[in-house]
Amino acid sequence: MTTEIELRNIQKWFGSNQVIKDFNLTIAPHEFIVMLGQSGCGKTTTLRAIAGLETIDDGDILIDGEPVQHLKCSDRDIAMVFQSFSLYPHMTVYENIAFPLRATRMGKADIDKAVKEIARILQISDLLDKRPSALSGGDMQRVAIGRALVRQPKAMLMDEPIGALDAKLREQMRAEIKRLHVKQGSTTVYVTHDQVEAMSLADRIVIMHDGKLQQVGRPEEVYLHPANLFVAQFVGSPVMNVADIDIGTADSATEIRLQGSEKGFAFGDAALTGIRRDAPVALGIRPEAVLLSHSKSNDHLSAVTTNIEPLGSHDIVDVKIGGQTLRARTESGFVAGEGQEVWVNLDPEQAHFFDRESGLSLRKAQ
Ligand SMILES: Nc1ncnc2c1ncn2[C@@H]1O[C@H](COP(=O)(O)OP(=O)(O)OP(=O)(O)O)[C@@H](O)[C@H]1O
Repeated sequence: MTTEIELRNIQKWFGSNQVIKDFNLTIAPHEFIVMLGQSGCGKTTTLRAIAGLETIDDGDILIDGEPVQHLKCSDRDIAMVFQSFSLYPHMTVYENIAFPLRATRMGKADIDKAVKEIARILQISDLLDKRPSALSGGDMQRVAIGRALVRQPKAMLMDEPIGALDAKLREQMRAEIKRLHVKQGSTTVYVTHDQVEAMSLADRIVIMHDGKLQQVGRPEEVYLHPANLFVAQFVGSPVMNVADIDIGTADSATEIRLQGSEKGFAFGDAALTGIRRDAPVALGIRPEAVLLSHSKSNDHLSAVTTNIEPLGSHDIVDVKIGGQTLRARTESGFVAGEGQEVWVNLDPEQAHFFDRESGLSLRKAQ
C-alpha cells in the first residue's frame, strides 16, 4: 500500500470552541507520523476527522489525491486502533480478527490464511482459540491491532493505543508497533502525549498546541531545532531552561547576560551567527548544555546549588545565578548538596534564542 494523506486548511469548531485551526500536513506513503501534544490540544479530533468519524467545518482531506471529507468512515478504507481495546467478548481471538473480513466477499480459506498470517506477525498464533477475557492487556492490544490490520487498510490511525498498559509492557509494545510498521509499511498516524513514544516511533513528529500545528520534523530536528518556545519546552526531559537575557559586548567579545546577573557568559560571535537581534531575547539551554565545575575560572560564573535530583545514571542540579535558576545535568554525585558554590558555563553551540514576545526561534531560516 502506498497511501498519501493530505490535510489542507482544516478548521473545526465544537460550538464556539475552535479545536483545529488551519491545519496543514502532507503525510507521505509509508510514513509513520506521530501527533504529539497535551491533553485537549486537538490530536484526537484531527485523527477522527481523517477517519471520517468527525466532520470538519472547512478545508480538505485528500487520500491519494482524492478529497474524502464527504465520504463516510466505511468508504475511506482506514483502520483505527483506540486505547480501549473494544474486542467482542463473546468471540474468540480468531473470530475477532476475522470479523472485518467476514463483511467482505473474501472466501473462507483466504480469511483463514489472512488471520493466521497476521497472528504470526503479532506473535499471537497460540491465542487464537481464547476469548478476550483470558488475555493480558498487551495481548488484547495485539489482537485489536491485528483486527485493524487484517484487511490491509489504506492507512492506519492509532489513538494512544498503548496508553493504558503498564510501563514495561508499553516499552515492549512500542518496539512491536515499530517492527510491524517496518514490515507492513502502512501509512500510519499515531496520537500520543508521551514524548518518549513519539521520539522512538516517528519518522516525523507533529507537535500541536491549542489546535495549532507548532512544528513538523524528524525527532532529532524538533529536539535540536525547536521552532518556538512551546516546542522547546515540550520536547526533552528535563525541560529546557529558558531565561531572559541581554546580549552585550565585553572585551570586544559577545556576552550573554542573564537578567539580574552582574556578569555574563562570553559566547563569541559564532554562536549568534544567523540570530536576529531585533527583539527581546530569551535564551533556551538544555540541562546537558549547562556545564558545572568545582574550580573557579575566568569563563565560568559563580552560582549556588539550590536543589539536587539524583536519578541514578545522572543528577539534575538546580543552580541560582543572579535571580534566575538553571537546571544542569551532571554525573551522579557531582555536587554533594544544596547551598554549595559551583562554577557555571554554558555551551554556546547548544544555545537557542527566542523572541520573548512571539516565542518564535530567532534563528533565520537556513
Ligand atoms: N464531541 C465534542 N464536543 C465538544 N467538544 C469536544 C468534543 N470532542 C472534543 N472536544 C473538545 O475539543 C478539544 C480537543 O479535544 P481532543 O480530544 O481532540 O484533544 P486531544 O489532544 O486528543 O486530547 P486527549 O489526549 O485528552 O484526547 C478539547 O477542548 C475537547 O474538550
